[in-house]
Amino acid sequence: MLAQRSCAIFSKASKASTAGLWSSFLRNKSTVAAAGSLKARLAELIPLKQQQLKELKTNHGSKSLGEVTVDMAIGGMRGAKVLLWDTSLLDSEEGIRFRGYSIPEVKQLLPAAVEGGEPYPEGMLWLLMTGEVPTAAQVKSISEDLNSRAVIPEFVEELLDRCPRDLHPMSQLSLALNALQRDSIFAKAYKDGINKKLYWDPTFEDSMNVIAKLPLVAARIYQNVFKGGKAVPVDMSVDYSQNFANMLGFGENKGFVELLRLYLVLHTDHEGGNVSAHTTHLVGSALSDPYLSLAAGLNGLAGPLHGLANQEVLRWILNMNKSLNTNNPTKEQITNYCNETLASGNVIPGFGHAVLRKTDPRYTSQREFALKHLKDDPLFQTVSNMYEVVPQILTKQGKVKNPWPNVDAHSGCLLCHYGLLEQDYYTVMFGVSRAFGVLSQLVWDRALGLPIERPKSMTMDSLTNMFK
Ligand SMILES: CC(=O)SCCNC(=O)CCNC(=O)[C@H](O)C(C)(C)COP(=O)(O)OP(=O)(O)OC[C@H]1O[C@@H](n2cnc3c(N)ncnc32)[C@H](O)[C@@H]1OP(=O)(O)O
Ligand SMILES: O=C([O-])CC(=O)C(=O)O
Repeated sequence: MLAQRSCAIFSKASKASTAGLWSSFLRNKSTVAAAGSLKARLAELIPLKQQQLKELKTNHGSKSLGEVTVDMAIGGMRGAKVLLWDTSLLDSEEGIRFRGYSIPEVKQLLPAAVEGGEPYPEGMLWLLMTGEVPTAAQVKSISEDLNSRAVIPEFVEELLDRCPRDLHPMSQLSLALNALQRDSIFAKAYKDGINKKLYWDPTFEDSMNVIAKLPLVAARIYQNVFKGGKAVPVDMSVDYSQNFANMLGFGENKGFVELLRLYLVLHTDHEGGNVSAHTTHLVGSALSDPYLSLAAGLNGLAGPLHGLANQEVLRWILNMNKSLNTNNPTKEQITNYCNETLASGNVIPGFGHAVLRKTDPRYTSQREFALKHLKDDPLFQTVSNMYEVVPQILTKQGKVKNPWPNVDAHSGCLLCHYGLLEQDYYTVMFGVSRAFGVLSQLVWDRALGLPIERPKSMTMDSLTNMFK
């Protein structure tokens, strides 16, 4: 019935547009089946948000959000308020709020598989897309919808199977996304002349398809690179995280599945200015489809100052342990190793942040998970000891604006505990989660008709001359 309702909304919209394309799009059974209640809810919300944006422009369009300084132009635009991003907002002291909800609130409000356990990422997707807390039935409808979209074309499987094992898993993920783009509904609709008022619909379809296909792609990369290539198909009767865990080979381990749920929820979104979000948004603003936009964003996530830091943290800890020949270094040993890292001109991975000025609540949430499930794990003890010593060491340096740990300082030790030891893979899992946030916003970018992004750049000479 909801699917019918969404079709009705859509048919109405398509009358306004010219394209016979649209009726053929609607005739496509898989698309109609997929047009579940999430899409129907979005169709209801979009006119309201369009109106809000219109009023914002009319009433406040010419007001200033602050000064743009030369420091901002040189220093990575830190603090410049120049992006619209609705799915989450970051406070430098408090940390992230997803659609207004803090992490503890999200954990309390979103439906979970286990009583008192971790929320389903599907619920997070609903929240990010609509701003509303879903019911258990709505979460289930998302699991089913995603399962029904999950299959990947054979040529993409072959492409991944042919990748050399030493091609980084993040490069393989990006490659696969670019290849999956062959089936972009948005790209086809654009080619066929879709009315711009309808862009959000194929963007939504592509986004859901991408999110659905990511576990199969990601698991195939894991199995190929680290485990000899076993492929586990989607189980239509289970949720997204259970399926992903099954495909990775950890499905029997209920602790791992719960960790995966938490991991996928926490890494979804971190407002719009971080490299992966901003890149996805920027590339999408050229009307590149969700596959291309996300692939670009994930290429940014693969940088060691951004998402790759989670692999770097674990590598750093394991290198320290190896050089000290211990699994449980003392605080003094950790301090000395940190000082060596800094003296060699390297960063201590997992610490610092461009916006946060306190411990990342995503770190705290993972720490709470560790205290509940694995408090005696030696790696967790090292991570805890680092929490005690690294902030002081960084503060002593005098230049680090935030000495506290970020999300990446903790994730590796949790994954390791459950046997997912391959650090090079960690950012792929981050990428699967990040797709939820940046693609939800991309749907809204198109629904709100946001324009191509094109800030002004300056040369050093032009800046120097400006202030002569
Ligand atoms: C999911 C995420 O993306 S979370 C971030 C993951 N990245 C990491 O954990 C890598 C380690 N951390 C860092 O490199 C930085 O803190 C970043 C990239 C996260 C933020 O960078 P910035 O906003 O430029 O930080 P900040 O303004 O504090 O930098 C000032 C100086 O302190 C240094 N600094 C910042 N963090 C660290 C650190 N963890 N270790 C050593 N030095 C650091 C910077 O490199 C910079 O040095 P410079 O002036 O010689 O160039
Ligand atoms: O906000 C940032 O710049 C980096 C970050 O923590 C994220 O993207 O999750």
